Amino acid sequence: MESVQIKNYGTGVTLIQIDRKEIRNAINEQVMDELNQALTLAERDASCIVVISGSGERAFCSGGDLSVFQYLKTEKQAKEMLLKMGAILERLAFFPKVTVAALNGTAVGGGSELATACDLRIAAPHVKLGFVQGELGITTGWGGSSLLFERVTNQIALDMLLSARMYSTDELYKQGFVHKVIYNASFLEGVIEYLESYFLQNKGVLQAYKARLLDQLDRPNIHRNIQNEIKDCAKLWETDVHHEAVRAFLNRS
Ligand SMILES: CC[C@@H](C(=O)O)C(=O)SCCNC(=O)CCNC(=O)[C@H](O)C(C)(C)COP(=O)(O)OP(=O)(O)OC[C@H]1O[C@@H](n2cnc3c(N)ncnc32)[C@H](O)[C@@H]1OP(=O)(O)O
Repeated sequence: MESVQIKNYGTGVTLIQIDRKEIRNAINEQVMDELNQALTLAERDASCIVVISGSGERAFCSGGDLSVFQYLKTEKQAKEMLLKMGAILERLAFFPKVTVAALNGTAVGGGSELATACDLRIAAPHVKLGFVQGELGITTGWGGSSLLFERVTNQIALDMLLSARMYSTDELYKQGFVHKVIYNASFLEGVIEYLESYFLQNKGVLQAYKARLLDQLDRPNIHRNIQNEIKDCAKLWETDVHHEAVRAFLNRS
């Protein structure tokens, strides 16, 4: 794989890391395919926890790769791309193993959606995270808002989505979106060390508690919500407001 790296930490953790530092770990079609492949490998290996992260210290993930997605002009073109990543986020949200987003840096747009799809979110102190899609004239379109309503209270979710602003680690922790802040010099080492208390337990314990978490989720309902979200986002995608906002980002100096 070229844009996604996989690393195993003993039999405890499989780390899946988006590796496009120079473009802040933005997601293009290749990353989508490789994330899917990585999840298949992680599902079959001996690990009991899957950690999703980005490479470097600056960004977890900057969402969809606007340098390529700017060429998706119509609702139909956008919907195809959104459905592809929406299926990956839904897969992650219902993954049989415990999933953790290790927020090593900034997460925006689809990057925040990716973090939301995981069961737990662990962050470095300098993280900023925002559902900035509103600034681009669109909504979340990968399932992120449907899943956000499952993760925090409706009021907090709505505030995060409507404000489209960036939140600090402190705020995210207070809101319960982030569950743990790691202050170690090596963030990832700190994350793995923290997760030791989980994976040193009998594997069956982790599997059973993850199954109880999944018992709480109404999958058909969440699936329907994600499809509605994709439909709405695809409609907004083809508007001039959206195309103009993307152009402005790509042409900023
Ligand atoms: C498509 C799905 C949709 C969804 O469903 O949610 C989305 O995800 S929409 C996309 C939302 N994402 C954005 O709007 C990201 C915009 N990026 C930023 O705001 C900033 O880049 C950052 C993520 C806050 C990082 O800031 P900083 O560390 O200061 O780096 P730069 O801004 O200088 O970026 C470095 C380099 O990377 C390019 N870049 C960053 N993000 C993207 C992106 N999402 N797509 C394409 N390219 C991106 C940026 O243009 C710079 O390139 P160069 O100028 O050529 O170095």
